[in-house]
Amino acid sequence: MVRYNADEVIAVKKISASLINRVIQPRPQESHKGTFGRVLVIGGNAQFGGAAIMAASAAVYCGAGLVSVATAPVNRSALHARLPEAMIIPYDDPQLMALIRTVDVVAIGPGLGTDELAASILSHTLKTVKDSQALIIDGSAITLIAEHQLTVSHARTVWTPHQMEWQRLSGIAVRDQTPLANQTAATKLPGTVIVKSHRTELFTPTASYENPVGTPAMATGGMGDTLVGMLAGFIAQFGLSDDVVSAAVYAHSAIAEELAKTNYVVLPSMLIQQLPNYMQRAAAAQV
Ligand SMILES: NC(=O)C1=CN([C@@H]2O[C@H](COP(=O)(O)OP(=O)(O)OC[C@H]3O[C@@H](n4cnc5c(N)ncnc54)[C@H](O)[C@@H]3O)[C@@H](O)[C@H]2O)[C@@H](O)CC1
Ligand SMILES: Nc1ncnc2c1ncn2[C@@H]1O[C@H](COP(=O)(O)OP(=O)(O)O)[C@@H](O)[C@H]1O
Ligand SMILES: [Mg+2]
Repeated sequence: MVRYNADEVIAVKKISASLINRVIQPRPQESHKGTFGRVLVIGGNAQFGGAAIMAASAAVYCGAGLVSVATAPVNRSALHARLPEAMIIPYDDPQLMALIRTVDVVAIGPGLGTDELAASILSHTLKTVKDSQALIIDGSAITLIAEHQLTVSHARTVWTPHQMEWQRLSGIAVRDQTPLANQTAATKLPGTVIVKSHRTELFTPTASYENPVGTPAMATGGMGDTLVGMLAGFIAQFGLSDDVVSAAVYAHSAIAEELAKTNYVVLPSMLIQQLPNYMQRAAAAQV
């Protein structure tokens, strides 16, 4: 589709429903947990522990093979009780950098906070991530990068700012965030930028996309943390590409739309619960 505004023309493709069936594939018989990728979520300070739990839960429930969480030590019991499938390491443990090198996808930022410890964990992580790994940068990590003017040069990066975080990172005020302005700013960053709003936009190095689904029932804390976990789980299983990232964004909103038919608000935990069923229907080409 080509969208015409007063002073701009930008080619924006709408993500299509059929992409879901192309990306989400039946699991091969000859497989084991290692086949479906390793994810590490780094986030959740003492105040925002739930953010890391929601992100890790979404990664587990959409099928990532192994999920670890680096978080504030105070979150240990809650995480274990809520998500026994996940492994845990305190985010200030010196072993964290060694763990980072062993995973396929690192997702940093949900609930990380913006204090000195968070900034130090972020800058060490940015230095440690290898070229072959995918890196998702969300929430507090985006705010920190903007505040401290940190340079990110990792090509396999997926950024997930909401409009206020995008304002901090790009310098474009929310009211001025037109597709052209967003695309221009996104090309200055490595990787893919997902600008989240009621109609989320994706800017990859080669194309721009719009997510045609979504509902105000999603406007509740933790919904973006859930998207981070889905992106991580999708990339861990299906690789990093425009299609895979777009499919995760689409599926997140499509599941919420289904739930919103009978629910006034869709909580992240409700969406996460639906993931295994949705993935199965998608793999069987029933969505
Ligand atoms: N249960 C938890 O532990 C939660 C932790 N969270 C974490 O809390 C930290 C701070 O993130 P927040 O996003 O709350 O705070 P921010 O200060 O980064 O952004 C929130 C502000 O941005 C405004 N805004 C403007 N356009 C927006 C848009 N399109 N979408 C969302 N907000 C928009 C909101 O009205 C609000 O005033 C992050 O690390 C985040 O991951 C949040 O995910 C909420 C839930
Ligand atoms: N009114 C809406 N319509 C469609 N999607 C929405 C709406 N409000 C929020 N969302 C989606 O919910 C998510 C919110 O992300 P974010 O603000 O980062 O949440 P949090 O940080 O609380 O987890 C994004 O994917 C956004 O597109
Ligand atoms: Mg967020």
